[in-house]
Amino acid sequence: MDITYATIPLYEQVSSKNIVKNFFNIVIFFLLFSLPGYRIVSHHNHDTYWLLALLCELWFTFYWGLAISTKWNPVDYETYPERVLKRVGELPSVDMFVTTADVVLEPPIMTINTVLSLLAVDYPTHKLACYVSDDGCSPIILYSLMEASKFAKLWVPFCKKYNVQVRAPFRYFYNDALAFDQFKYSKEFEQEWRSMKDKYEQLSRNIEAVVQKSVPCDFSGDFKVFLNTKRNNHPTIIKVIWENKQGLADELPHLVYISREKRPNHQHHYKAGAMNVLARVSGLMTNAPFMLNVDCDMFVNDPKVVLRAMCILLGPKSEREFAFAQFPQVFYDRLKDDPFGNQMIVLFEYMARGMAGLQGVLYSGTGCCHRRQVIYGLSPENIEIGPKHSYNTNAEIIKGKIYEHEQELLQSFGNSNEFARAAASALNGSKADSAENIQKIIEAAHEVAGCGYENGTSWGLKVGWIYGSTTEDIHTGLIIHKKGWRSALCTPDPPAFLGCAPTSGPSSMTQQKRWATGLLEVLLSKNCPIFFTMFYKLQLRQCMAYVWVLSWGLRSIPELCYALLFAYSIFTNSQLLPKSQEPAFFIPVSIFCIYNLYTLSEYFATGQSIRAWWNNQKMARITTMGPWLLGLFSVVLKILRLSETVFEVTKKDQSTSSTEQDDVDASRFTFDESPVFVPVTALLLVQLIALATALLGQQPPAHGDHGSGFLEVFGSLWLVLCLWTILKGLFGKGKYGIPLSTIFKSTGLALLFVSLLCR
Ligand SMILES: O=c1ccn([C@@H]2O[C@H](COP(=O)(O)OP(=O)(O)O[C@H]3O[C@H](CO)[C@@H](O)[C@H](O)[C@H]3O)[C@@H](O)[C@H]2O)c(=O)[nH]1
Ligand SMILES: [Mn+2]
Repeated sequence: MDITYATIPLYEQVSSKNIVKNFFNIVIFFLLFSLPGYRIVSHHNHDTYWLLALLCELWFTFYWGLAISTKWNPVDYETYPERVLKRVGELPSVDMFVTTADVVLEPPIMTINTVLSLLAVDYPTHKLACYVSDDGCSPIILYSLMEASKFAKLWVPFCKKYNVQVRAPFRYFYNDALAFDQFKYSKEFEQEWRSMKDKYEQLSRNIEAVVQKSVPCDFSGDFKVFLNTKRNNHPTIIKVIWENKQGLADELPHLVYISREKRPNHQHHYKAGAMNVLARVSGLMTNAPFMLNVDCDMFVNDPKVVLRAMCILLGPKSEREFAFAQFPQVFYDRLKDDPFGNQMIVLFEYMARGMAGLQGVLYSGTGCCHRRQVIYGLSPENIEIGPKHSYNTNAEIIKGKIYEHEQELLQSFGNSNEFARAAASALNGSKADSAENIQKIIEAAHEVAGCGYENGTSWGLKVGWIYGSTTEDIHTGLIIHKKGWRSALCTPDPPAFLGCAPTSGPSSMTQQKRWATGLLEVLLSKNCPIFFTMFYKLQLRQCMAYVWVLSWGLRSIPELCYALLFAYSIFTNSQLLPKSQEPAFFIPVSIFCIYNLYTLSEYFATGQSIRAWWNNQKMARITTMGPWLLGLFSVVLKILRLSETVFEVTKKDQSTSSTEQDDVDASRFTFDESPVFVPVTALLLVQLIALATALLGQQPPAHGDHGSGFLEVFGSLWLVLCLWTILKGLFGKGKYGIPLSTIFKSTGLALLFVSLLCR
C-alpha cells in the first residue's frame, strides 16, 4: 500500500442540484394542488364526475409530490479506478454472473459477447470467475461458450495489450475505420487485428451454423447430458468450461455453465431463482465477496467497471454503508428520437440520481455489483469489526454475526454442509477460500442447483434474490434498503455497460406490462415500503421514491378516468374545467404550459431532441393506459388467486439497419394481437366520437352556463394527438396495423361507454 494514497478518496459524491428546476417543481406542485382546491370551493357542481375529477387531481398532485421529493437533490459518484490498486493491498475476488433464458429471444452470439467482455475486464484475472446461467437449458449456449472460451484465450490478451476500449468483439469490429487509423502506427497491430477479426468471424459463423441446425452435435461427450432434456424438465447441468487451475494472473478467469434443475411441478421463480442458483454455485466454487451481475445483452463498455465498483465498495466507511454499486442501464444502437419511449434517459438522469441522493439508487437488475454478505441477509447492525481484512489491508474485517449455530445456518441456507460452510465463511468476511479444485465440488454444486433445494429455507424470502415479483431487482434492492443499507450510483462516461432496448411495439409493451405487474406485486405485498419505513430502517423519502416507482400500475386508473372525463363532459355537455371568464382558467392552462416546457427542458438538458420528447409524451400515455393497466389486472388476478404472474423474456435484436430507410422502418410502431392495445384503442375511439359530437353540434343542452367549453375539447384533442400512434395503427397494414380483432373489441368497449353515458 502506498502511503500517499491512503488518504485520497476512491470516490466522490457529486451533487447536481438545480435550483431553477426545483423552483418549477414547486410551482407545478402548487398549481396542481390548486385545481382540486378550485373544485372544492366552486359549489356549482356536485355530480359524481366532479368528485371523480377531484380524486384524480388529488392523485396527480400527490404523485407529483413524490416525484419532486425524489428528484430534489440528485447526486452521483465519481470514481477513481487508478487509485484503487494503490490504495488497497490486495484486490478482492469478484464473481460475475450472466443470465440467459431463451436462445431464440436472446441470440447466443449476444450472450457470448457479454461473456467475452466480462472475461476481458481490467482486473487481476485470477480474482475473477464468470458464471453463466442458462434457463433455456440449451446445448447451443454450452457449445457457444466452449467456442468462446477458446477465442477468449487470444481475445483477452489482445484487448489488454492494445488497451482496447470496447471488449465485446461484435462492437469492437463494428466500426473498422477506428482501427484503420491505428494501422499507420503499428504493423504488428494491423496483423493481430486482422487475425483477431478473422477468428471472431469464424466464431460467429460456427455459432450461427449451430443455431441454424438448432442441435449442435450428436449429443456425445459434453453434450450427452442434454439428451432428452426439455426446457422445463431436466436435471441440473453444470460444466466447468475453463478453470484457472494454478490461479495464475495471466490466465483466463474461470468460466462455468449452469443450467439449474427444472421440473414441471416446481416453481422456478424466473430470473430471481436463476440468480440464487448462481449465488450458491459460485459460493461453493469461488465464494468471492462481491458479485457483479448482468443480463445477457449487457456487455461491458468500460473495462474498468470492476475497479470502479471496488472504488465504491471498498474502504472502511463503505463497508458499513454501501450494499451495492449500480451502473445505469444504457442502450446501444438507439433508434433516433426514442420512438418507443423506452430508452429511459430522463428517468435515469433524474429519478435514479435523485434516489442516489437519498438512501440510494434502486437495484435495477443488471450492471450491479453486490456484496455477498448483504445478499446473504447481513444488516448493518450485524456487522462486527474484526482485525485486519483479508482482501483489504487498509480496512478492518467486517464480520457478519447473524448465525450463532450451524443448525440455523443449515435451516436458512439449505441442507448442504459444504454450502453452509461457504456461507459462514462469506458472512464472516474470511478470505474467499475458494475450493482447491472446483471440479471436486461439482457434486455439491449439483445439489444446490436442484429444484427442491430451497424448500423450507430462507432463499427468496430473506436470503438471496427475493421472490414474489416479476421485478425481482427492485424487490431485492428494497429489502436491502429496508435494513438500512445505502447504495451508490456510478455513472462513468462512456457508459459502463450497454444493452438492448426492445425494438418493436409489442416487445416494448410486454416489458412495460411486466414491470408494472412486478412493481405492483411489491407495493401490495407485505414488503410494501410503507411498512418498512414504519417498522424498519427505510428512510421516509426513500420510501416515497419507492412508492413513486412501485405505483406505476396504479397510475393507469386515475389517468384513464381523467381521460374519459374529458369525453364524458363533452357527451353530457357538462363542465369539467374552469371557463375562460373565470380567474381559475389560468390554473389548467398554466399547468399545461409549464409542465410541457419543464419536461421538454429535461430532454434538452440530456441532449435529446424535441422529437424525442414528443415521442416520450405519446408513449407515456400509451404505456400508462395500455400495458400498465393490464399489469394492474394481472396483479388483481393474482390476488384473487385466479392466475399467476409470469416473467416474459424481452426479445433482443441486434439492429441490422444499414440505410436510412431501415431506420425509418425500425422506428415505426408495430402491433400484435396483444390485449394491451385494447384499452388505448377504445379510449381513442371514445375521444374521436366525443370530438365528432362536439363538432357536429350534437351535444345535449347544458344546465345554465355549466356546459363543456374550450378546455374540454382541447383536452380531448390533445389526447387524440397523444394517441396518434394508435390512430395510425387503425389504418396501418400488416404488422403496422392494429389487428381487426383488437379493433372489434375496442369498438365494443367504446360503444358501451358512450351508450351508457348517453342514456
Ligand atoms: O426465467 C427467466 C427469465 C429471464 N431471465 C433473464 O433475465 C434477464 C432480464 O430479462 P429481460 O427479458 O431482458 O428483461 P428486461 O425487461 O430487459 O429486464 C429488466 O427488468 C428485469 C425485471 O423485470 C430485470 O431483471 C432486468 O435486469 C432488467 O434489465 C435476461 O438476462 C434473461 O435471460 C432468466 O434468467 N430467467
Ligand atoms: Mn433486457
